[in-house]
Amino acid sequence: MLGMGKIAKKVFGTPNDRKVKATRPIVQKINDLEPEFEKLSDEGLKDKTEELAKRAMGGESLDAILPEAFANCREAAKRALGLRAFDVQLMGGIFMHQGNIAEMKTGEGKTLVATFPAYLNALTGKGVHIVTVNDYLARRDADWMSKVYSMLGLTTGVVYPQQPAAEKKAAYDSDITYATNNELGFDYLRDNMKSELAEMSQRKHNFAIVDEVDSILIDEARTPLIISGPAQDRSELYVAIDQLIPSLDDSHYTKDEKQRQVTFTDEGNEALEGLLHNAGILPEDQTLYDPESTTIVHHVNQALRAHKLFQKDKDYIVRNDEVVLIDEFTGRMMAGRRLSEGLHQAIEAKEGVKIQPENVTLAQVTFQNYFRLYDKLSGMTGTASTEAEEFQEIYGLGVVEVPTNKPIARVDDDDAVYRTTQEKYDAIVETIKEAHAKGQPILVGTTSIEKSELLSALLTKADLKHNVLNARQHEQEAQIVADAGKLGAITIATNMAGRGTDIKLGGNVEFKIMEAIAADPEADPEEIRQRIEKEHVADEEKVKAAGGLFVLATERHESRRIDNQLRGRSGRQGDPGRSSFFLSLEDDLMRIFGSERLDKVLSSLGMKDGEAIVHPWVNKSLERAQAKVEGRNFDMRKQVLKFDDVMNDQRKLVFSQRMEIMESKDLSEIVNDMRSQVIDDLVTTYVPPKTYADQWDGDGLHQAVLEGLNLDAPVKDWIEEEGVDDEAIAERLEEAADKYMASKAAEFGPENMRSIEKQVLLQTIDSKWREHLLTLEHLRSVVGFRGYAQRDPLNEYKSEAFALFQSMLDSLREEVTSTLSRVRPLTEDEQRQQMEQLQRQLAAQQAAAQASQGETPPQGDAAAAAPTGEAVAGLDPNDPSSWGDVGRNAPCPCGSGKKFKHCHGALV
Ligand SMILES: Nc1ncnc2c1ncn2[C@@H]1O[C@H](COP(=O)(O)OP(=O)(O)OP(=O)(O)O)[C@@H](O)[C@H]1O
Repeated sequence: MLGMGKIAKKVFGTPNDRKVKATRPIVQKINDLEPEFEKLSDEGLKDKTEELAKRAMGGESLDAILPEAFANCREAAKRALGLRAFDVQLMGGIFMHQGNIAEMKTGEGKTLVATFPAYLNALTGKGVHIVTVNDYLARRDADWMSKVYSMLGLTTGVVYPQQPAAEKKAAYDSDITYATNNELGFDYLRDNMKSELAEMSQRKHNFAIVDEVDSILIDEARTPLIISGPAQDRSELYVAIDQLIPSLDDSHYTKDEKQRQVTFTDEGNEALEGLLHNAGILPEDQTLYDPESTTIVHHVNQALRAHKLFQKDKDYIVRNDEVVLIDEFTGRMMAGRRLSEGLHQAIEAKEGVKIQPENVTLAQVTFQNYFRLYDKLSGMTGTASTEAEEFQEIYGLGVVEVPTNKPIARVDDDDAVYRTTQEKYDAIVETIKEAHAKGQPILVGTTSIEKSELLSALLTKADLKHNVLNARQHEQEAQIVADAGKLGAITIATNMAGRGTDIKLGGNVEFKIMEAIAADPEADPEEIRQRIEKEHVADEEKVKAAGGLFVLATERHESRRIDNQLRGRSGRQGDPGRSSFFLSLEDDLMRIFGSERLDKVLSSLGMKDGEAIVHPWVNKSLERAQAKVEGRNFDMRKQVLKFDDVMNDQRKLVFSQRMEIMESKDLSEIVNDMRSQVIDDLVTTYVPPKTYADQWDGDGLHQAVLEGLNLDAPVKDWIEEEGVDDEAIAERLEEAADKYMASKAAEFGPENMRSIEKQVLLQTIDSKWREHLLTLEHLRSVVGFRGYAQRDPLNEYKSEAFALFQSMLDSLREEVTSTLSRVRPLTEDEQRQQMEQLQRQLAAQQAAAQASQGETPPQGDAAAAAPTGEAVAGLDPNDPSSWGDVGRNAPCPCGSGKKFKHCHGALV
């Protein structure tokens, strides 16, 4: 019987149906234009672009231009690639232009779909970014689709890591730019560390089309992109704080072994405050609860953890003046691995060994916040609808399921649940054997590299030839995955491996042709092509007869979306296919959810060894469990985002101010304003209220003026003359300071002075912002502890972060003012010294560059961090002690392909 909901859907259609229906008339219009555009010459297509661009820039809406633009693009793709876009592809393009995510199944031709909204939106001349998950795909898609764009008279660029600056800038200046999410994010951060406008590579963020949008905006959303570098030396602080901890007793803190947490009690906080005051670490007039105390509180917490949670010879050992961690499970030493956020340094201080410098964040942004910079965002993927709520809530992106070009013919089996892992694997090997015997190609999906390897060993034992892919080599893997549809092929792949590559039944005909030509260089390539194409059709038929691609999954993932991705690799463009999930009660997901009930059901059925339960009910209950986990993960991401938003608002402010400074030719007004604010602050702080005037000798202000403004003004005399009148004193101080600065400007020449002002402003902003980032990091860990005092950590974080930002701005003004008042031309001696130092640096850099030649260039954030001396190149993947300090988000040097923090750095 149909429920009310289902009946309503039948009668009125789903909201998705209605969206699809609404685009049909637009598609019809494009189809109607086809004969007219077919008649245009190649030159005519370019002329059309020019005409449309003129209209777009003249203010006509892109929606109005869409049908002609899409018709023009379709025609260009026909001529350049020999592909005529299907109606559903146009539909996907329309949805993306409207700022949605187009959910289109595998093999529906998303790469081509993207050209439509890209072309239309590039007509305004503001640039369009097409975002891919790896560099190989960025280049492949750009190579392929640039033929269409150039037929239309538009330029295409590709951005990649380590690209020469001029080339990168040209790529960003192109009409359409292909790039990975990583490189885009890093370029954005790097741009905001530049001191000249001309050195910046990106333009304003106009429109982005994100391919595999779910993996970028959901799976990777929580991982920030980080550019890091060495921090200033804080050894003294670590040692000073360390010495206080032994004076604390049990009443001063509580310890939770299970959570590995120690927290100060109220009593502890009080005692600590006294100790910190006595030791001169915390200024007398400052309490532990002042935002300015964040860094100290953070380090005190770390010192407490170092003493109370980390035991020598159990958690770590001391060897050669170093603290070496011990793996809690294996008991092995983990040389080279370091705990983060100053914890390792705190242990070093406790053990009295040399304190190694820590690495700190110089700039950071999450993908969530990077992609929210775009005026318009859109995406495409095979799997988005299970996360539709998140896309809407976080990014304002709707998800529209685009119908497939041909009906899906794949058969999705119900899950088979075995009692034990062993029984499951036995059944998998048996099933593979059967399918292989009839020539059916099989793609086996696993959740980890270890499991791939285990399965590979089992297949080898069973004498079954196969390929294994671990998402390490994008380019090679793309080729192997493309061949996973060959007759009788067996391919084991982790979720990530070869993504974005289409698996065609019978294999990839282009690869086959290339191979055949390479094997027989003498023969006529055209003949070879014709022969192989014919053979390929026969191969394809054989594979279809064998049932098409068989996707065999060995576990269910936490998220339904990842499972759907795997399933969706089979059954492209109406091909036959099959998907099947093999599970066991010992799988992670099953152990955590619902296995008890299942266990009962299984035993009540009186199952024999090796038997499985297969029932739609099992699928449903698993999907419910997955939905629960998805919801929990979403909540976690939302929470992280809320914290991140605070920093993001501040970053946007700082970056936009920075931008204004870079764009401006004359900053004298800004620095003058800063100076008068500093003077006002000084005067209000140091000129006392009238009632105390006679007790005051005026030294405070005098001192402040000397230090802050480097200006020897007769403040004391003025106070004698004027009395303690803030305004009058401030006015006289300002006059004197203006005169002093004017004489300085005359000394340098006004033009030089303007450029000095700019440099000082930018450098001071950068250094203050970096310090602030570090303080925010500390604040985040500190408010975690505050949670115990019944306060809401997020609110605490927000208000303190705001106060810290204010105080950063105050100290920025002071530093700019005082630095500028101190600048003076270099003496000849100093100039010579500076020159020599520069030469030495250059020589050292060259030597270092030679030493690392021949190494793989570092990737991602490791690349960004490389200039700061992080060990990346020249390390031994099998010897963690050679790794040095690895960035948390850098690829793990062991070569697993995972991020360091998810692999050897998991404890950190
Ligand atoms: N209109 C078309 N007519 C014929 N073939 C097409 C058309 N559009 C795309 N194709 C072909 O479909 C194949 C799949 O294209 P593409 O790799 O873009 O698919 P996809 O949707 O991105 O798949 P995946 O989910 O694997 O990324 C390509 O070989 C392409 O040449």
